[in-house]
Amino acid sequence: MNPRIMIVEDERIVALDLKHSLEFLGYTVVAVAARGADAVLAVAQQRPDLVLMDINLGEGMDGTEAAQRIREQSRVPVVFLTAYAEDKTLERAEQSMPYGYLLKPFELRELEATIRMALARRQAELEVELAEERLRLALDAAALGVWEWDASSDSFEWEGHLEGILGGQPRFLRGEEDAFLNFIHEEDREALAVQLLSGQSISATVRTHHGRGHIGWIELHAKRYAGEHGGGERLIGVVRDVTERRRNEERLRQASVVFNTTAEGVLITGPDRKVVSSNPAFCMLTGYSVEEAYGRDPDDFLHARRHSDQFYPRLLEMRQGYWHGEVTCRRRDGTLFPAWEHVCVVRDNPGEVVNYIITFSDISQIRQAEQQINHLAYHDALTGLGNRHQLDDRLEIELERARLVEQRLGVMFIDLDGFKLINDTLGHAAGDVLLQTVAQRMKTLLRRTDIAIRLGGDEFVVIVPDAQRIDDYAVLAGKLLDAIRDAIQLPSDRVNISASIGIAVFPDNAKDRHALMKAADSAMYDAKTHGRNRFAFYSPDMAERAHERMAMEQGLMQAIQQQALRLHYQPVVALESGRMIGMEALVRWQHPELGLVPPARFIPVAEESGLIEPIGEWVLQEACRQTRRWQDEGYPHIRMAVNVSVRQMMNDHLVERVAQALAETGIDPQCLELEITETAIQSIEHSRERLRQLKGLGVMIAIDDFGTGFSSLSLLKHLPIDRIKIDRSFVTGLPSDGNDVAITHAIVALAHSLHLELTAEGIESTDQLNHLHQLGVGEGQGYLFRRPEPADALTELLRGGHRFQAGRQ
Ligand SMILES: Nc1nc2c(ncn2[C@@H]2O[C@@H]3COP(=O)(O)O[C@H]4[C@@H](O)[C@H](n5cnc6c(=O)[nH]c(N)nc65)O[C@@H]4COP(=O)(O)O[C@H]3[C@H]2O)c(=O)[nH]1
Repeated sequence: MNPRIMIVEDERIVALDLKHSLEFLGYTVVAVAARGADAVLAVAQQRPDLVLMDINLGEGMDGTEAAQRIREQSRVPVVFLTAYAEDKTLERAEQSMPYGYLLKPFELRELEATIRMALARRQAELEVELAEERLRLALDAAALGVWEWDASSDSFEWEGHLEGILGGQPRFLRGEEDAFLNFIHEEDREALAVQLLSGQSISATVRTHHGRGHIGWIELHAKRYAGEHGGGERLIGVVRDVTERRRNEERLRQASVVFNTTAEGVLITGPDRKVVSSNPAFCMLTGYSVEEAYGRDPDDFLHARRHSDQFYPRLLEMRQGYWHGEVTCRRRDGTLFPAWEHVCVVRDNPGEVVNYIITFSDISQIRQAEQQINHLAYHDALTGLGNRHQLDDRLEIELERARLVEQRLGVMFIDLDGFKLINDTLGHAAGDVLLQTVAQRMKTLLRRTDIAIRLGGDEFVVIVPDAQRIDDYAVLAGKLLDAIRDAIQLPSDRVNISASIGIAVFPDNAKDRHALMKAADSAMYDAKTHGRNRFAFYSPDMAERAHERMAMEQGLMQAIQQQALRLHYQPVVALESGRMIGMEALVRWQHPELGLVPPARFIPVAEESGLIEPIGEWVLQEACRQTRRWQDEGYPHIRMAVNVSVRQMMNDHLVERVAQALAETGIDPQCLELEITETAIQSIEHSRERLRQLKGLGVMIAIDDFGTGFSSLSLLKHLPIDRIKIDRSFVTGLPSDGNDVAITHAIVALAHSLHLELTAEGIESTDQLNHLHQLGVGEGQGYLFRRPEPADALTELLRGGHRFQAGRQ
């Protein structure tokens, strides 16, 4: 194609002539403009290969300015045609960097030569521009920048894909390589500066300040070139922003550390779910080596149960692309363990599945801890039996079952007799051993379906489902009583304890859990009040009795307030002479309707409710006052025995109260004898100290009901005791019952060896009197001599100088 030329000439004739000449030379004239502005516009539209421009265009923009504009806009080469060549015009022309300058008039050959040279030059330029463009695009595609440092001028120049690193900086920094080095991270700057000045080629990866406080990475490669034509040494090379690559490498490094050091087992499978990689934790958790796991489907060797067929299709449909849950895994040795597993899908860019990542941790310990917590929540820590929570849950479940299958369900409420005392006296450690022993014995008697519960303290419950007959409950209760009653070896003592058991049966006695428990509780109470060491079935009148008990408690409270308590006295007789040497004060309740109520009916209620404390205090004071009256009447040696209950013994104010009663009445302390039951006196920690303080007041101490408690006799010798009272139950059998005789003999022998006084209780016959006297028992009381009576009646006896029957040898 012919080169396309545009003419800019304000003289029409000249322009036409030029057009003809050009066409004659074989060029195509694409436009003729007369004014500078028109020329600029026409070049933009026509895109000629060359412009022939007259410098002097008359009005408006002159040729040099138009050429300047054209150069800036489109880089179309311009050749000036002018009749002038003075310096001023030439200078102006020079500024627009024309491709030629023809002085009019010119020959056709001159015109052609100038045009051809200009076109050839432009062609050469275009090729350079193209090469540069190609290089620029290539650098861009490779994310590379080019940089050059000229040592002689100390100038730094860069271009290319460096916006991310050096963006905002001038592309050319002269005499300031520091300006470049300032982009380099402080820690790498020094080393790079040394390399720059070393005269060697450079190959380095350094950190940069990547803008907004971010750290970036660049990779620099440069070669040193000796200066040509006397120029200085230059360093030319490429620079690449490798921040993203370094970050990826870092992430990979971190991921690799995580993979190798995490405690979680990690398996990476291909899309076919065959293992391609496994980590050390996986090997440790399962016992498989990396090689053994390789190429296998985890469902075939790791999972105790395969994931279902729908598992993976569903996983792929899930938006979040992962699943987690509990699975059971199998170790290489076949053992199983619970694991918490994550399965995660990895997809490539188009979204194809490339991997599955399975991570799991062994949660056996968590499961064990859960079980332990569960066990603790439902079991009594001391005995290992179920606790109250278990009772609530299981009883409800068992009741539901019993309703469904229309069977009976028994609940036994078991309470140990006198446990509190053992606990208080022998210490909690001994109490714990006792409870554990009882629990153990219960367990061995129960069937697998029975449920044993410790409610707390010394209370136990046994749920007995599906008994064939009501009698079965009685048989079991009897066995439990026997087992509990067997002597129990505690760390320091051997003790006997009994239990009271209440039995309530569904549906006979109650229909729901609460009513059933209440009924069993009432039955237990009934067993307890009927003498302990026994069981009782619930009967509706028990509820009535419980009500009565409450009424009695209320009444007793009023009795104390309204001073309806009375004291009767039973004489204590010297068996040798029949002389009355003392009295035992015994309380009675003058009831408005019931008449004189004996202590056996209200003392247990008073003990239980705590009312025994004000009652005991009143008895003590009244007994001391009566002693004082008798002393004032001339019987100064009458000894007064007063019963002290367990609760009083426990009370820290007891010693103070006794001292007060003595002080108020002014009686000789030796005339007051405190009777403390054998079980109460065993309280080593408290009682020994308390007895010592009481003895310090000068009063006498007697052990009441001796032989009926759990005590170990050896303890007695460490206690400040003056007297043993042989319990009525042993005296009753004298002299015929061999057992009672043996026990009485033993007690007498013990008392003698410990130098203790002896009083026998409940002497009703002469035979008993004589037997005891012969044994060496010094004193006695009993119906044989006199029943307990009001003070007045005894005053009469005293006045009469009465002597009772004496014992015969
Ligand atoms: N069968 C029979 N019984 C005889 C005979 N001789 C005496 N007794 C009875 O035996 C009990 C002796 O009192 P205890 O063993 O201390 O037994 C007392 C004592 O443990 C308690 N008690 C009585 N008064 C008090 C008191 O003021 N405080 C405390 N804490 N308990 C008291 O109540 C229990 C019963 O007292 P009581 O009914 O007065 O019964 C008295 C007495 O009447 C006899 O020959 N044959």
